[in-house]
Amino acid sequence: MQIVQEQVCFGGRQIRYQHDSNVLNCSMQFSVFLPPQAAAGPVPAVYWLSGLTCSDENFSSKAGAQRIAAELGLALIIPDTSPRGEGVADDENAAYDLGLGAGFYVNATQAPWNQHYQMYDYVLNELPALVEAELPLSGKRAISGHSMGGHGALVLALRNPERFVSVSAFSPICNPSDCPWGEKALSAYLGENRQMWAHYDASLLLMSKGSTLPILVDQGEADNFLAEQLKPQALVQAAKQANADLTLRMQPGYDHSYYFIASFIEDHLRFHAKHLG
Ligand SMILES: N[C@@H](CCC(=O)N[C@@H](CSC=O)C(=O)NCC(=O)O)C(=O)O
Repeated sequence: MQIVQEQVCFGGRQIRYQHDSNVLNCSMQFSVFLPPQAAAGPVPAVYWLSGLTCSDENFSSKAGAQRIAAELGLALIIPDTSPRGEGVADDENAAYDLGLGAGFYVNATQAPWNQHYQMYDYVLNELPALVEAELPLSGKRAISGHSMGGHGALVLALRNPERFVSVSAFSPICNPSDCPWGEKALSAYLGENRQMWAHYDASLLLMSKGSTLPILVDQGEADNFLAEQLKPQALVQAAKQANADLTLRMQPGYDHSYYFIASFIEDHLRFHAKHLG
């Protein structure tokens, strides 16, 4: 992996890398924040998955996470939200909620998407293997994300509890099998068999598998997408049934934006730091 940009930030390093991804079959960029403690030895990492229309740069530049990550000695690993580049399929109308910038953290099985759209394997396997081989990381991981990325974080953690010590999300798409964003993306990437969708639906996964992972979710009450797309009550219902350790905090007045994320990212990083030890 090659450095394409680097800045000093709160005594640590904010770095943007480029690499050739075998899993996605294209060149990718991702961002990393290494706290000052990484100069002395391996540190734990929080993976951050962004939402629709984002690249790795939205969280890096808008969330204000580096100050508290530097204090807590946490690395931040921030992948892109889809494969990119020449030859990578996009929605025919360049819609914001399918194709580029909208990989939904699934392994696509349907053409033309299955050529490159394997974001689940990329985030779960290829990216951690790469950064843990090249950077001073301890291999202890937590995961978080926003909206489509909150869905991705919950799904990755619920399906792979041995890989993550904790999971959190801002305004996640909690029940993608039952909302317009999810139905559009999952039918395109996975086909019409809804049994395949259940592998990528946090509420259905929690209901069927349960979980012992600590889960923190923040949701703005003034979020325009809340009722139609996000459906946190489906996750709460599943957690109740599964007796899972979910804390959902409804935050009055907050919307879906990065101002909301910036307001509560400190709580999420402290939550993960407690579990990362
Ligand atoms: N353009 C769309 C909405 C796009 C949007 O709000 N994207 C969010 C994530 S939504 C769920 O995954 C985002 O994070 N945008 C980037 C940012 O920097 O704010 C519309 O207008 O409806």
